[in-house]
Amino acid sequence: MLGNHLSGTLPSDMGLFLPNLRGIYLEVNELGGTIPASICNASQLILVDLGGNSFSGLIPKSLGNLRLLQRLNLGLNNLTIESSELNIFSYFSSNAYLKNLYLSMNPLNGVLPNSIGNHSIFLEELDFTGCTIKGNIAIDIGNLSRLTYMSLGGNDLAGPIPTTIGRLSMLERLFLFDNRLKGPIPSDICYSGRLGNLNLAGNKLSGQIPKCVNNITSLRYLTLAFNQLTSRVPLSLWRLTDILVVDLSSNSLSGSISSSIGNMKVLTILNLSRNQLSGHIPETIGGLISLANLSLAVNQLEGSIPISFGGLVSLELLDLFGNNLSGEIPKSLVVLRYLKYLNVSYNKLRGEIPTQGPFVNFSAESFMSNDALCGLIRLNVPPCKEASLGPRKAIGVSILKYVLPTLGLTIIVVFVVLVSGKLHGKKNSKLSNNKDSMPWLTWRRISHQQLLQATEGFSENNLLGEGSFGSVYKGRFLDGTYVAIKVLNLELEGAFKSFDIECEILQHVRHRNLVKIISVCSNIDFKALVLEYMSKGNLEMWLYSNAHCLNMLQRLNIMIDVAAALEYLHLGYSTPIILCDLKPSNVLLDEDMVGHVADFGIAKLLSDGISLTQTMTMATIG
Ligand SMILES: Nc1ncnc2c1ncn2[C@@H]1O[C@H](COP(=O)(O)OP(=O)(O)OP(=O)(O)O)[C@@H](O)[C@H]1O
Repeated sequence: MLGNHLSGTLPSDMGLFLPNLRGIYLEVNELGGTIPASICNASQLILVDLGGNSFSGLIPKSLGNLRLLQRLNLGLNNLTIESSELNIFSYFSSNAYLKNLYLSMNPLNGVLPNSIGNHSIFLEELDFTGCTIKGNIAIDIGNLSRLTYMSLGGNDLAGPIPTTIGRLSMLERLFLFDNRLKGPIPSDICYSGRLGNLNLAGNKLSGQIPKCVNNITSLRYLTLAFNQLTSRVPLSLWRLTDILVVDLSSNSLSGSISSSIGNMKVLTILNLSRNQLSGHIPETIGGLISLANLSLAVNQLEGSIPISFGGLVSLELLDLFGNNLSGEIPKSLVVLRYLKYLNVSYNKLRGEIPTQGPFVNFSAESFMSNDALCGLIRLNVPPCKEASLGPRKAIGVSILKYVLPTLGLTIIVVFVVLVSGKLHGKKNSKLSNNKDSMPWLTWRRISHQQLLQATEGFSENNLLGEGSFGSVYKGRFLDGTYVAIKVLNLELEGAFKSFDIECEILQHVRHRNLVKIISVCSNIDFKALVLEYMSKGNLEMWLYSNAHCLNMLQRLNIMIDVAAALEYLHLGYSTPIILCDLKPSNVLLDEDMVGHVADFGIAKLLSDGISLTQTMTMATIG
């Protein structure tokens, strides 16, 4: 009965009359109350799956009596263990055959025992993500020789990663992210010959990346971000020719990027941002045809942006912000048809900003604070001098400048804009049907299960507010990102339409004063928008609640933010967007009190002066 809407509690005598029961599958329902201790009377149980519910209270110790139990999933509930029983494994020491133990996202408040390896030697999968576990990872962990998956991420573990981890020769996925682990990454990890996914991000790990890392030829995902790693990136790392994702961001790594990077032919994400990398960006990066995200931001890279970047045919995000890059932005980038995000701000670039291909959609934010970039006025750079335009263009510009009077020129420009606007409007019954400009290709994939996890099962504690078509919850993903999740109440008339409109508009618009969409989760009976989280709440609260106060400058800035957003919606896009519901509760404020306009559920897209999208709505028209 997995994945239904079953609610209520489990009968307290549940296990008494089911002597032959071998499996309980009740994962992802709305069940609550305590887990009845009588469950242990169903002594033939091999599998107990109660994850993703709202069970609370103590995990019954009697579960340890289920001697045949192989899989126990209690993840994503609100369960604890007895405060006298800090050792979480003591609960399961008699479950001799236990292979899969999932307790993630329960406030267990326990510790990992020193004798961890004496327990459960059959364990294959262990998930204690986000269980508020303290203590050190004991060296005995190396005895769990059958482990293929271990996640202790999002806990409060301290101390070093024991070298015995290298004895886990079957290990395929190791997640120790978001703890307080310190010391070096033990080179013994290179003996884990099956390791495919290693995530140690968000700790205090220091020293260097083990040189033997290239021995782990099975490695596909390597995430070491947000640590204190120093010294050069070992050359051996670039020899991992089958790796898909490398995230070493926010460390103190130095040295240059080896040209051997060109061997990583299947790499899709490379994030080396916020380190101290220097030297030139190797031309060989241009051969990485699967690369979708490349971030080298906030380093000390110099030289020019390689022309070979034009070969990064899958690139969606290119972040070179905050380096010492000089020379011109290569024209070769105009062929990158999937490029949706570009940031070359805070470098020493000069010359003309290309105007073709993806550059049509980039705004001034992509090019701020460089030495001498020039181009279109909307990019906040001076127009290019004729010399930099090449001889033919220069002649053309001269003719326009001297032959046509300014007024005539203006008329022509306005005419061209109007005609192209009309053509665009006719071609697109909605904002755009062009598959090549689908930003949702870059949206993070988020499942219903992840949303449940992020919001602790859409708990009331995380409710941010309620609107006309549903509720908005605060969520925190396992990587620490906060989001706002707008869950539509599909029973309300107009909710489907509101969802479609909001999706349609948010997926196309991009402006610093509009709330950004991160993803959508859409099934037949569940629809949610995952939005950037605005930590300072809505403007209505700031204006009318006694507990909040805005000074004049803040008020002025927020007014400018809202005006900039409206200007963009009305004029900045080929199809004007009329918000229809502008009110203080729809102006959200981020951590820096920057205003972001939200709620497009009843917005209208205008084309040829005709409203294409209209909704019956209960929300305020404003
Ligand atoms: N991205 C976000 N970050 C933080 N809080 C948010 C976010 N989105 C919405 N909220 C909060 O949730 C509340 C409800 O938002 P929602 O857009 O559903 O409805 P509303 O705009 O308040 O009402 P209506 O739908 O009637 O216009 C907002 O007022 C705001 O306080």
